[in-house]
Amino acid sequence: MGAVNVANKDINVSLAEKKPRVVFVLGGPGSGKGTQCANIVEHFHYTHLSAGDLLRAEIKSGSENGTMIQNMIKEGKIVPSEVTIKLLEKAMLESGNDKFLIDGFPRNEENRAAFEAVTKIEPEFVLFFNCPEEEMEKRLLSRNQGREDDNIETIRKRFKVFLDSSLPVIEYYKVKGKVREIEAAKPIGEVFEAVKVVFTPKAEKVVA
Ligand SMILES: Nc1ncnc2c1ncn2[C@@H]1O[C@H](COP(=O)(O)OP(=O)(O)O)[C@@H](O)[C@H]1O
Ligand SMILES: Nc1ccn([C@@H]2O[C@H](COP(=O)(O)OP(=O)(O)O)[C@@H](O)[C@H]2O)c(=O)n1
Ligand SMILES: [Mg+2]
Repeated sequence: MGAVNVANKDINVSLAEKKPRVVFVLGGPGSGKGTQCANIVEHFHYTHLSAGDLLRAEIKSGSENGTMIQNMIKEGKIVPSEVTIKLLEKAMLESGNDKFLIDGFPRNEENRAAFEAVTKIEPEFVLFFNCPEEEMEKRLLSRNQGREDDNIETIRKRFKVFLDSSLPVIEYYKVKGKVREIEAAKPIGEVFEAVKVVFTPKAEKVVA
């Protein structure tokens, strides 16, 4: 029945052969990753894969991992890489596209190293939405998507996980010259103007 039921080994081989282009989209909770990814999809024809959305869909599907995932999300903790990577791989294969925005992943060193080891994919670059906590907190508290983790107690835990575990991943890619940093505490349209510059090929940026 298609990619969903094939063995992981086959999924890995198949992905490695396809050599998809990947951009990691990172930033604190509420920095605007999902919002900007929707704009990028429209203009640049990437497929958007949000690790958080895939994990929430997995809970809804009644999977055997559902309760574990739900508990981790409620606590703002990072789900073991094995689970998240499997979901990302399936979604990549099923999409049929060859370029992806992977949003909210890798969120820690374990995520990063495991994805690289399993898929052999290196990101083209990392889009990093830099936003002050105060602004992110305000946005999360008015997001109104009925998410169990958008309450002040879990938000504080997520901010701590971001600082302790996710920022070091961004630092890792900074050293490699792969981070494209965007000031995210501006209106959505202004943030997207800066994003567009990152995605527009260099030759097209030159003004005659
Ligand atoms: N630049 C912005 N200015 C104000 N609000 C924003 C901006 N970008 C996103 N939002 C709002 O903030 C909330 C969080 O945005 P979202 O894209 O879900 O962030 P993330 O995926 O990084 O958590 C949403 O309600 C969204 O509509
Ligand atoms: N790579 C990831 C991404 C998300 N998650 C979990 O999913 C939650 C929500 O992630 P998300 O990316 O949807 O959250 P936002 O940053 O968009 O607000 C995180 O706080 C983690 O508990 C994870 O465990 N591993
Ligand atoms: Mg999001």
